[in-house]
Amino acid sequence: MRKPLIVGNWKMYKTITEAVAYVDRIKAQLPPADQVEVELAVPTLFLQSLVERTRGTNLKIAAENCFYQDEGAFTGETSPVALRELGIKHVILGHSERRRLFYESDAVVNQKVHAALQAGICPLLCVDETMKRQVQGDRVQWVVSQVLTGLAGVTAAQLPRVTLAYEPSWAIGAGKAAATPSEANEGCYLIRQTLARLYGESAAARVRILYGGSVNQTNLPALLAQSDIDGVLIGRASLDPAVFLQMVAVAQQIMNGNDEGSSK
Ligand SMILES: O=C[C@H](O)COP(=O)(O)O
Repeated sequence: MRKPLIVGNWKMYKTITEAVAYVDRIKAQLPPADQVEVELAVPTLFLQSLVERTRGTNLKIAAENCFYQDEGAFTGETSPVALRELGIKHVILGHSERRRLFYESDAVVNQKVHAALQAGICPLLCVDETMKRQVQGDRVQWVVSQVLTGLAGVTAAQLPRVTLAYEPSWAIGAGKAAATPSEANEGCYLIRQTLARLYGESAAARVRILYGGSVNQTNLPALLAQSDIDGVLIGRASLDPAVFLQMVAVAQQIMNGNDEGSSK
């Protein structure tokens, strides 16, 4: 069974003072990890402090990015080995903002996936979809090719350490409308089908696939009820601790419902 995973992605918001206050407010109020896993991806500056403050709780701190080399003359970059030493277990890679604003190619994202796995960190690989949703043929091509290139060379033994996220950029950010639950599920299903082609049906069925793009308290229940959506990657709505806590509580309720009959 795929346990729900709720990830808040703070992007480049908050100061360390705000970050500490947020984490101290929510860390003791989360459900147990065997019901729903909860992570916050935060700016690199806050990682050490927040990892220390959340030790022993069900709030895991993730990185928003890392570089594809362990060390070297790469000014401003973050080593995956250094992240691992801090106790970081997950890193977001290939977010559409990294692809669009920092020109990260599929090949670079793939290098980062390998570097993270090598360093002992689990990648959360984002699959973007820049095309308009009406262009179905292009949509399939975009999503499938990003999975194929992002995971090139990743072995079946490594796959269980990988999480994917379907994050259509047409649904991300202020002023955008989320994908409908069925559109979001189609994207996640497409990713799972591609994994099945690469690694077989049963391996693909065990991988968690998240949806991200304008997730909020209102659309969360319908998204989590979809067959191939195992959690969400939340941007803006994760910035308010009260809202984030409520969204985690919704995921927990749905999980309890699933115990009574869902096959996810
Ligand atoms: O990583 C999160 C996604 O970019 C979604 O952001 P958003 O919820 O603000 O649309």
